[in-house]
Amino acid sequence: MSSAFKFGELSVSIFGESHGKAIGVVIDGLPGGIGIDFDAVLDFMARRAPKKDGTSTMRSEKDFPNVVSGMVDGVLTGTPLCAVIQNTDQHSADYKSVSHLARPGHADYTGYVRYNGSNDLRGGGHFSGRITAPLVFAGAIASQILESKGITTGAHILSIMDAGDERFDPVNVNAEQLKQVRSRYLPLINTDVEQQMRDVIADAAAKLDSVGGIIEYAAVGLPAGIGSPMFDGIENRISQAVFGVPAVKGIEFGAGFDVANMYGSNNNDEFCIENGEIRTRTNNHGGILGGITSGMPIVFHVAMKPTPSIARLQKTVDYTTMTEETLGIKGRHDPCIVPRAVPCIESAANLAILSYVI
Ligand SMILES: Cc1cc2nc3c(=O)[nH]c(=O)nc-3n(C[C@H](O)[C@H](O)[C@H](O)COP(=O)(O)O)c2cc1C
Ligand SMILES: C=C(O[C@@H]1CC(C(=O)O)=C[C@@H](OP(=O)(O)O)[C@H]1O)C(=O)O
Repeated sequence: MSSAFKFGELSVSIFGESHGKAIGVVIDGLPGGIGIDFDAVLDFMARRAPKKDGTSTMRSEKDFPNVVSGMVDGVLTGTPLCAVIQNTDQHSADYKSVSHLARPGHADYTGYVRYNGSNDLRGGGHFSGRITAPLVFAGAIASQILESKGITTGAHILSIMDAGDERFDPVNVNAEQLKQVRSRYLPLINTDVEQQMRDVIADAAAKLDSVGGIIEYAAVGLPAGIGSPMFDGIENRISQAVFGVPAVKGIEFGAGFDVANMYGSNNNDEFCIENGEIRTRTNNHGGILGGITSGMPIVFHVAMKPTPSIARLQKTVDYTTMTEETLGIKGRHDPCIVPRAVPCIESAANLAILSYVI
């Protein structure tokens, strides 16, 4: 199976290419009878869609999802939900002169080998970040179903190079804060750092370069006891889904890699009783113990790499002629993927969490 996952009863399958006619998603296993706020779906998807604000690709796409099955009069039928998004602003000529030159950091070469030279190279084909538009449609639906069950999720940009936002308080992060942060583009807790982040991105773009960053996600309202040990735990499903977002290179839950340098006495989260509920005083475990929710907020960080397609000249190879070449990439690329990737990460994680609660 490629570009699809099945977690329990929930399956999500994404299709299309960046410069093809359309892209889309089929979601199966959703509960019937849930009303969907379609305007809220569009708002969620608008957070990912390209914007002409200096941080994003200049490609102009509306990302409107045409629902072709699974929803009648705004209510989920419970049978496969399919949405199709037309591609409207392809500039395939940008890729013609470089079509067999492997873009360093992109999937042209690996895709060529994997698909016997038949992969669609225009705009990165099925490997393009464009394919996250249908993922975000699915994530928007997941977000509303989670919300109806009292589970709220959100993410923000934790850092882009040395421009850093505050972290979520892993113990006390709450639904109001998550809703507030995700309503912002750029999604930040401390909006004072917005200009610094924009400057870092603009500076990289001016140098014909790109930058990556870190996204922080949190989910609140999950009761204790959801998940499984070993291979089908919450961390497993979230990681599998999150790595479906192109340009993700790392994920850490709770205190993550920092645990390697802690004593047990620092890392352990002591249990306590608050208002009759079992909680922990700290949350280095990121809300997950043994693959199962503890009832504390789920918190994780994702490392996004800098956009591979940069305008600076780079050395590469033509994999059809077996010659070394110099590559100058043209086209309309994101100088930084991170702002538009925030709703993609939310979507992937929301679907993984949803798979346990439907
Ligand atoms: C929202 C989003 C936008 C992206 N925009 C670009 C882009 O404009 N140019 C580019 O080269 N890569 C872009 N990428 C990243 C590439 O698609 C990705 O690096 C490539 O497919 C290789 O996959 P990998 O980095 O996961 O190994 C984007 C990714 C996402 C999630
Ligand atoms: C179009 C989108 O992002 C695209 C992601 C992308 C890539 O290589 O990942 C490359 C660019 O596409 P193209 O060169 O085909 O115009 C971006 O514009 C989108 O996210 O909607």
